[in-house]
Amino acid sequence: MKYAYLGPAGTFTEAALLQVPGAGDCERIAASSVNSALEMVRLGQADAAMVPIENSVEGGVSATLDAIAAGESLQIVAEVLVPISFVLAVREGITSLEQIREISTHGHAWAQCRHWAETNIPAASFTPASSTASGALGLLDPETHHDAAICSPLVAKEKNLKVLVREVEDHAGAVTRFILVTRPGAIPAPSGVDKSTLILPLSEDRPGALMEFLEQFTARAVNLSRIESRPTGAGLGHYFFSVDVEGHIAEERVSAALAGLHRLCPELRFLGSYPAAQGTRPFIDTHNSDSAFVESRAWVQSLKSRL
Ligand SMILES: O=C(O)C(=O)C[C@]1(C(=O)O)C=C[C@@H](O)C=C1
Repeated sequence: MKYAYLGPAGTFTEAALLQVPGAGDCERIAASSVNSALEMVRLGQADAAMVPIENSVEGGVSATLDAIAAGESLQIVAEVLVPISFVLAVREGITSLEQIREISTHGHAWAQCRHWAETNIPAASFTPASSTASGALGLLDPETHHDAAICSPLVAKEKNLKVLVREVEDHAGAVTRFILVTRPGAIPAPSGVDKSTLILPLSEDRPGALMEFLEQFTARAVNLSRIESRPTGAGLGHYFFSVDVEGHIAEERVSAALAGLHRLCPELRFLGSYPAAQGTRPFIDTHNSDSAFVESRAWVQSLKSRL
């Protein structure tokens, strides 16, 4: 297996990838962006890519949500959670917060530490980096200008960087969710606690259009664990919905909801069913059980056999 991930080495994304059984012993390709990691999978240069999708404080990672919603279809086969805590690492010679003029980090990391930075280093400006690790590595590069980087404690330790402050995040206990993405293929077998991810383009802007989508889930007791709207890029007011539901396509109630959605929106994109990283087995009423669906279909079929 060849794995691509948002690099360079030392990102939280690499930490997520290393949680995948066996990935530590496989070839790992550090990509410079989420888009290029996913493109490597589409082009067959990597078998799978690990990318961030959602943070418990800052929300969805737009680069990932947009890249998997468009282009050649991909499939999510696993998700991984990583607890997030940041340190403020500084360039050689910096000994106090007052000396810091410029901080670099990934935009999502900055959003999780902005309040701390604005309170403690109000004069410092923010320079976006392609990842927390690349901001950290910049501190060793004389060509870059930033004096400080917000990064993981691990990359600071591995690169021997001086850490001025630990735990600079605004909310303790943050978690980022990462997804492992492959080309479409075999769907992982149901584990009992699963998720399915869908992209629903809202092609018609009219009252009740979103409600019609949601009714497909409600009628079959399929719980949504995430729903986000993203602009399609076609102009103001044009959106698609990125949705995670609790359940596996192998379950009758989930596949029935998908069939209903497909009737409403044939352009719907199914991004996979895969084991949820946390959660409990959903409670399913008798009338929404697999056997109830099978039995009711057989009943209708028996009536239709008299046609
Ligand atoms: O820059 C990194 O280290 C990443 O892996 C990216 C990323 C993200 O996109 O959210 C991952 C986890 C943290 O929330 C901050 C940055």
